[in-house]
Amino acid sequence: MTAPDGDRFDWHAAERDLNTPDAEVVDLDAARSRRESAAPDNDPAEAATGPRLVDSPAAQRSPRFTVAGLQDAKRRPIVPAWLRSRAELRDAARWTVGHLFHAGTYHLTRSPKYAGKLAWRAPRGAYRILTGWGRWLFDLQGEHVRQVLADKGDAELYLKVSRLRDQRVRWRGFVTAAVVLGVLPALGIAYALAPPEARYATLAALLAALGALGRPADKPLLDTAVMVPKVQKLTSDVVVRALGNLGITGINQAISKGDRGKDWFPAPITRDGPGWRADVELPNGVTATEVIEKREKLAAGLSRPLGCVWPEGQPEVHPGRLVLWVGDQDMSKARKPAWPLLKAGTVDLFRPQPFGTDPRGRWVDLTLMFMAMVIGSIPRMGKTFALREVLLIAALDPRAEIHAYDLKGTGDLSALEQVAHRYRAGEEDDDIEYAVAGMRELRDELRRRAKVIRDLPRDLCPENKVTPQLASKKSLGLHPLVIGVDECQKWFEHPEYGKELEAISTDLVKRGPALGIIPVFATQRPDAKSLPTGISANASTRFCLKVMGQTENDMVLGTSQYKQGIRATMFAWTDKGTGYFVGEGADARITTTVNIDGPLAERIAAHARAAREAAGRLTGHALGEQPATAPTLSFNLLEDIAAVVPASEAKVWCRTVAARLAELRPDVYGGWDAEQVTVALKPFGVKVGQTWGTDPDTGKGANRGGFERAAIIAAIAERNRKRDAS
Ligand SMILES: Nc1ncnc2c1ncn2[C@@H]1O[C@H](COP(=O)(O)OP(=O)(O)OP(=O)(O)O)[C@@H](O)[C@H]1O
Repeated sequence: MTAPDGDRFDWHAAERDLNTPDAEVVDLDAARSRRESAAPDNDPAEAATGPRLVDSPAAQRSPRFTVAGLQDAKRRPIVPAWLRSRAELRDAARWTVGHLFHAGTYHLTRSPKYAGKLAWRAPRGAYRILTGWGRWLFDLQGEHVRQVLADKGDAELYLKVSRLRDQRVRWRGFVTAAVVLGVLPALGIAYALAPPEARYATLAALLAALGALGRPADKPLLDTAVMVPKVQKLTSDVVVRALGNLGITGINQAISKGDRGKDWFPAPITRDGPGWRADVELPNGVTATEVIEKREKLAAGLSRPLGCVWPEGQPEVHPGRLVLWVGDQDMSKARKPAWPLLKAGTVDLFRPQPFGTDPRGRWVDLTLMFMAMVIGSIPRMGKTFALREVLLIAALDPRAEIHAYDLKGTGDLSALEQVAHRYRAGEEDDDIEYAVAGMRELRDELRRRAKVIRDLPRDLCPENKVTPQLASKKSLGLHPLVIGVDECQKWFEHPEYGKELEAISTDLVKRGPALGIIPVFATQRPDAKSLPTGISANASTRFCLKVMGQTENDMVLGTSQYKQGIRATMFAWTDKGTGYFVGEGADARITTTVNIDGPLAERIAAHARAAREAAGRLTGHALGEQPATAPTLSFNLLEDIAAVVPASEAKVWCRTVAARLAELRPDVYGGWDAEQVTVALKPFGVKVGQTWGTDPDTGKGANRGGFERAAIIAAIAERNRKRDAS
C-alpha cells in the first residue's frame, strides 16, 4: 500500500540535514502547529490528509528513458578536436618534437657534468651496498626485536628468536663466501680478459650504478631542462566555490540549501587546448550572463589571473548553461602561434584568412569577400591594429584595391600607403574633401558594378554577385575593393559633408558586399551619430573590443547581444586586441587580433606591393595619383544649384537642374541625370516631389520630379549654421 502524500518521508532532506554540520534542530510539535496554521483556507480534504504536494506523482518520477530523448542527446566527438584539426595536430606534434629536442640537447651538453657527479657519488654508493650487505648478513634488521625480548626477560622466546637468527646468519654467510670466493673472482677474471672497450663500458656502468645508489635524497642527478609552471587543476569543488563567491542570489540559495554542485556539471571537466573546460548547469533561475558580468570576481574565486578566465554562455542550450574555460596562462601573455600570412605570399580574399586567435590558441578566420565590417571599442584597446590587419590581409590579395582613411591623423595606416589606391591621414577640410571625392567615385563605381553584373550572362554570374573568376578578369573591373575608415565618426559628424558621406557609406554597406566592395568602419564612439544605424545594422561582420555599456555593445555586435550574454564590457583594460568577433552568421567568439606593430606592417605592405607590381595591379595613390574628380572642392552642390536656379524660379525639375549643372561644371556634373540630382540632394534633407512645370522641349505643362528653390536656400542656411557651431 502506498502511503498518502502527507505522510511521505523526505529521505533526501533528512540525509542533507544530517550531513549539514550546522543543521537546525527542529521542534517537531512547533513545526507541525505552524504548518497547520499556514494551511490554505482549511480545505477539509487537505486537513484530513495533510498538505497536498503541488507536483503530481507522475511529475515527480525521474524521466524515463525514451528513444526521442536519446535522439536529442548531444553526441560527444569520438576523435578529440585536437586530433581532427590538422593545424592543431601539427602544432601538438611540432611542440612535442621541439620539447624532446630541447630536453635532449640540454642534457647532452651537460653529460660531462652528470658523469662527474656519478663518479663523485660512486664511493658513497659502494659504501651503501657494503653496509646494506653487512646488515643483511648479520640480520641486523631483527636486532631491535631481540633487544626488546631481552629487556622483557622473555628467555624462551629470546632463545627461539636467537636460534632462528643464527641459522639465518649461517646460511647467509655461505652465500657471502660463495659470492666473495667464487662469483667475484670469476667476474674479475672475465673483466681482465675482456677487450678494453667492454672493460671501460663495464667500469662506466658500475660507476653509474654506484653513483645512482649514492645519490643524496634531495639532489637529483639531472638539471631541470624545462621549468613547467605549476597549473592548478580545475575541479568541480573549485568551480562551485568560486561561483559561490560571486554573490549571486540563486547560487547562494542553492548552496545554503546544501547543494554541493554535484548536479551542476553535465559533462566532466576536461582539458581543452592549453586549459580546462567546465560545462556548468547553473542552479535554477541563474543565467550565464550574471556570471559573465562578474568575470573579475570569478577569477579571484578561482585564484587565477583575469586573462586566464573566460566564461561564455551557451544560449543555444539554455540561458543558464555556462561554459567556463580556464587557461593555464594569461591570454595576453601566452605565446601566440605565428601568423600564417607572414609566410603565405599572397592570399585569396574569397577564402577564409586567419584574423586572430581564440583563448585556446586556435585561429579564428575572417572571409573578407561579401562582408561589411564594423569595429568598435573605447580608445586604446586595439581598433586601429584590427583595422590595419584587415587592410593588410586585403593588401596581400594583389587584385584588391585598398582605400585607407585614417581620420585620427597619426599615420597608423601609413604602412598601407605604398599599396593603397586612395590614402589619406587627417581630418582637416582638405582631407575630408579628398575623402568625399574618393567616396563619390565609389558611389559611381557601385552603380557601374551593379550594371556590369546585371548585364553579364547568367552562366558567368549565376548568383548576381562577384565570383572569384569575375574578380580576376581585369576587363570587368570587379576586383575586391576594400575601404577602411578609422575613427569614422569624424566623417559622419562633419557639418558639411557628414550627410553625404553617411549616405554613400550606408549604400556601400548595404549593396557593396555583393558587388565586391568591402567597407570596414572603426570607431571609438559607437553611438547612433558616430556609427549610423544604417551602417551598424547592416554590417555582417563585427569586432567589438572593450566597451563600457550595453548601448555601445549592441551598436557594434548587433541588437540584443548584450542580453544574450555577449558582453564586451567584461574585457579588462589589459585585454588589448581582444574582443568579441562575429563573423558572417557565426556565433560570437572571443578573439585576439594578431599583434602587428608598425615596422612589421611596413614589411608586410612592402611584400604586398611587390606582389602587386608583379601582377601589374598597382594603382592610384601608390603611383602618386589623386582622385580623378579631386575636387579642389571650390564647388559646392547646394551653391551651384542656387546659382543655376534664379530666385524668380520658385520650383524646378531635377532634370532641368541636371542639365544646367552639367553646363556649369561639365567636369564635375557631366552625365548627371535627374536621379543623380535626387540622390545627391537627399543627404541635405531636400525633398524631391512631383512638381508642375513647363517642358522646354514640348512647351507643354507636366508633373515631374523637382523641388523648391527655397528648400535649397534653407539647406544652405542650415549647413552654415552647423559649420559655425562646430
Ligand atoms: N593584438 C594585440 N596584441 C597586443 N597588443 C595589442 C594588440 N592590438 C593592439 N594592441 C596594443 O594596444 C595599443 C592600442 O592599439 P590601437 O592604437 O589599435 O588602439 P585604438 O583602439 O585604435 O586606440 P585609439 O582609440 O586611441 O585610436 C597598441 O599600442 C598596441 O600596443
